[in-house]
Amino acid sequence: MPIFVPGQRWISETEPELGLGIVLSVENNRVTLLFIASSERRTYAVNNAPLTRVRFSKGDLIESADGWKLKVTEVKEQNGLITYEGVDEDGTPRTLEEVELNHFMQFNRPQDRLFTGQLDPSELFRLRYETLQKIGQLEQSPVRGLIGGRTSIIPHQIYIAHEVAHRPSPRVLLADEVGLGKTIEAGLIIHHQLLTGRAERVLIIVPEPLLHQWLVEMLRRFNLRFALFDDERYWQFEHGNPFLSEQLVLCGLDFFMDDEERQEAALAAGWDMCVVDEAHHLQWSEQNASPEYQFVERLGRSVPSLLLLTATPEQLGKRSHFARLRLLDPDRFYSYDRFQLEEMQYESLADVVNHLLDDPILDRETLSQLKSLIAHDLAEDLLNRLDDPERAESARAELIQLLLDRHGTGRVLFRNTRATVKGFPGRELITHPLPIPEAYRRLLAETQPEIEDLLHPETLYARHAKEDTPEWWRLDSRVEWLAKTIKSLRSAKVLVICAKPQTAIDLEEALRIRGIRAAVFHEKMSIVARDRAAAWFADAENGAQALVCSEIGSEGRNFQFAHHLVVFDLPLNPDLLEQRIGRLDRIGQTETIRIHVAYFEDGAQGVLFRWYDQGLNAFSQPSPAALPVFNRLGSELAALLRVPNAEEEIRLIERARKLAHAIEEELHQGRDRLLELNSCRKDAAERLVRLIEATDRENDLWPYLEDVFDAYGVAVEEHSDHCYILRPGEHMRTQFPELPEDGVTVTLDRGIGLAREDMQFLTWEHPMVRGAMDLILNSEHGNAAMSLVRHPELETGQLLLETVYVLECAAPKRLQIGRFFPPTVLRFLFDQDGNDLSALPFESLVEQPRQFDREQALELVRSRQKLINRLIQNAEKKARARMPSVISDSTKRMLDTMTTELKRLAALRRVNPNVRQEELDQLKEQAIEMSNCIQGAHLRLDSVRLLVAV
Ligand SMILES: Nc1ncnc2c1ncn2[C@@H]1O[C@H](COP(=O)(O)OP(=O)(O)OP(=O)(O)O)[C@@H](O)[C@H]1O
Repeated sequence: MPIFVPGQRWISETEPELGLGIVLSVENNRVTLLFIASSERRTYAVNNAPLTRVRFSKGDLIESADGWKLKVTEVKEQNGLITYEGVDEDGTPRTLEEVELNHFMQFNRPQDRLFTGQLDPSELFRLRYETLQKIGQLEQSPVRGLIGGRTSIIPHQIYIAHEVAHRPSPRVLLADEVGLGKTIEAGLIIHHQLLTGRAERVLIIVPEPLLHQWLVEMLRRFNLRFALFDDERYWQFEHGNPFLSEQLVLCGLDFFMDDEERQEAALAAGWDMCVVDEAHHLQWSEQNASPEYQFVERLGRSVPSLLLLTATPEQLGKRSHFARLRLLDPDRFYSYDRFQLEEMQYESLADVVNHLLDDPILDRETLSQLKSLIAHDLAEDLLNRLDDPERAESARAELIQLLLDRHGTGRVLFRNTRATVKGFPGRELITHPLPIPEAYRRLLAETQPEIEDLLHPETLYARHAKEDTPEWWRLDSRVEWLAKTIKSLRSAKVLVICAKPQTAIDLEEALRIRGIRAAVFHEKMSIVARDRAAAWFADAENGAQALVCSEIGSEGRNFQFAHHLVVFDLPLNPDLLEQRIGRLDRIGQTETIRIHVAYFEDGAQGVLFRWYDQGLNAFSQPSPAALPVFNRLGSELAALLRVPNAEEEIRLIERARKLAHAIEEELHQGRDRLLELNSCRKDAAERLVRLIEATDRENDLWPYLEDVFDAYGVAVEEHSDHCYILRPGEHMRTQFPELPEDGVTVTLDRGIGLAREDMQFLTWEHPMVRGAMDLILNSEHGNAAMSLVRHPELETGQLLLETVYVLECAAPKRLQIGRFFPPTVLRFLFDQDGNDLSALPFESLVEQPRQFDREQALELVRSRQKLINRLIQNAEKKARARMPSVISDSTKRMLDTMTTELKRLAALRRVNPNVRQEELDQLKEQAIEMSNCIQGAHLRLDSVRLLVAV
């Protein structure tokens, strides 16, 4: 039984965070301690107090309550109290009574805990080591950040996410064709940036109808909890900047418009990343930049990372498209004229790139083309490397990257198409030409209709309606046809899209009267009402059969569970038509899409239908030529819509067809080929997919988690194959991350995770798993242990010390030093004679179930304290010896990256006067700063284990 004397210093084994305790009194077999650092008092039974006596040894450096330090040379004990003798920092001999020791001393360093007998079970040491190892592995994994999403692994998405997420501050335009998964790509990138600490504060801005969809997608697919900011939420804040109250914020674009104060608040809120969906709405021209554009432009300047998403980047004009590219990379996209000039050279550029990709030897002509293309690019070394068989392959890859970036479509633009992604179900066009109602014919003849009126005569009719005239939908034959069509489809879901919100409202009423369960969805409804309507439509059993949407209302929404689309009226802009079809024709669509189009055969609607069908072939697949053809022949089309003429129409449609064909050919040879190469390299994408699939198959997560759950007292119950129910156990040590009181069902299988959204899909990147790893490493759990082990090369009784060091580099967050210097784990094993046995793998030391008795253990540690200290010094020496090579490797990696960046900027500066010298200087300074941080990397002893061989 320990003997307690008032004035002695002890620490609590169960609550080491209390600091150094002092014995106040010992009475009736009870001892009372005061922990001055935490102002706590504790009383224990003397015979089983969970306390460890603090006793320093010769050579230790200790601190007094007054703050001076003593190097101990002698330890004396009298009447149960210790006096330390030694010298202070000035070399003056002094003594320190134990009662005068610093009350705030912490004993959570591994060696402190070992010497004070705070030993953890060996399993915790193992768990700690495995956690460190795994974190190192995960940090190095090329697919880090991309495995944790509840998503199918789709090559083009993974390629883009990988390519973009690894840039230090990504600024890109995600412009895949409609429905190919831009939201998912953005989610993967955000997930990666948050997980790797490259971003902490993210703002997503989307059109209001998409708020809920984004909120849900981020949560259910990526476990990211965005806070939705609307008027109500915003007004709750009376003081301070509301945006500072959350790290992840989702807002509608309209939320900012007409409200300068909100814009200023958002601009002042210090985001790391900003995402803007449906970015084609950011209209720009030299004379008139839209308020939306101006706002995002200001945001873009203040935020390091910017993701813009649009399926139809040129919908509001090529200049707007260019303006958005400039917003992302002003150094590369500085002149519209030059941008256009470059476009003209895309074909020959693509030709050179193709040769670089395919030809084992470059012919003279290609070489000279290549030389002239990169004349200003500071890339002579790459050209020289082409002749070196060892380095030619990497030189080719770098040259292709350089050509795409500096002369092609640029590294900021990603666009995948159905033609390259493949595997989408087909489309079937079902047409319903109708005669134009007499009332419309008369009205159009009597007025001077605009094209809008010609295409939407119901709006003209409504404008001229008198009190006693019937509503338009009572006489419009399309409405009758619509009702019949929907009824004939019985229970199949039908999405109806028309241009105007009022048309959608009227149609819903018309359908309701005819007994059809239809919901309506348009921009004039509140967000809640819209989401309710969409949910009612999505409900497979009791939901609405039809959803009538306006153009803007339907943009970006996921309706692929429906297979029938009714195009109630045709838009003039072909991108809008593609957006409409894209509601159904998107990833996840399982059937052929039936596109029903009704139109009035005589007149503008008929002309427009034939233009789309025969001229642009726009119903069967998206055509990259549709918009350019419309831009070139649009005025002639408009004339024909005003005054239809059969012969003229045939001629115009023929011209459109030929032009579309020619443009498609040209784009195919030039721009699209470059875009394709930039947007998804098949081999690289497949490599990444294979890596993710291999990670999914590795099966090392569950065994690890079982150990964690066991160590922390989480109860596990089998649910079914690969699925488990987790609950707080009776002996749970501490609050376990992401584990609700009433438990949670989890799966480790991606297929099940995709199908069963009621289960959590656990991966190494799931918040519960990351939380568990943090729990282990942020505490001292397992940092000091003692084990009996068996190994054929060890002799019974042999004493060994296992030490685990972590080599870390501290740097300001903005430098993202982890890219070049992830924490490095170094493990050493020495025996009592100082022999280095580190080559014996961790797993080969077989632990014996017999544990040390605590008193025995403490005695062994104390009696061997000198030896242990010496072995720790040996290990530290070894660890230090490894530091230079780790430091020089990461310095080299950093310098290679920064040099490429510097060269790029310098080359751009030669052609673009807007690239400022300061930008180059900044990059150089950054490189120097990073180099200093890397040089200052430090070693930390993470854990120790004393081993006795048996
Ligand atoms: N990898 C994936 N795994 C599972 N579902 C996916 C995946 N990629 C996309 N989807 C689903 O496919 C649909 C289309 O994806 P998403 O909304 O990201 O496309 P988009 O390109 O943003 O569309 P739009 O052009 O209409 O804005 C969504 O329902 C999405 O959940």
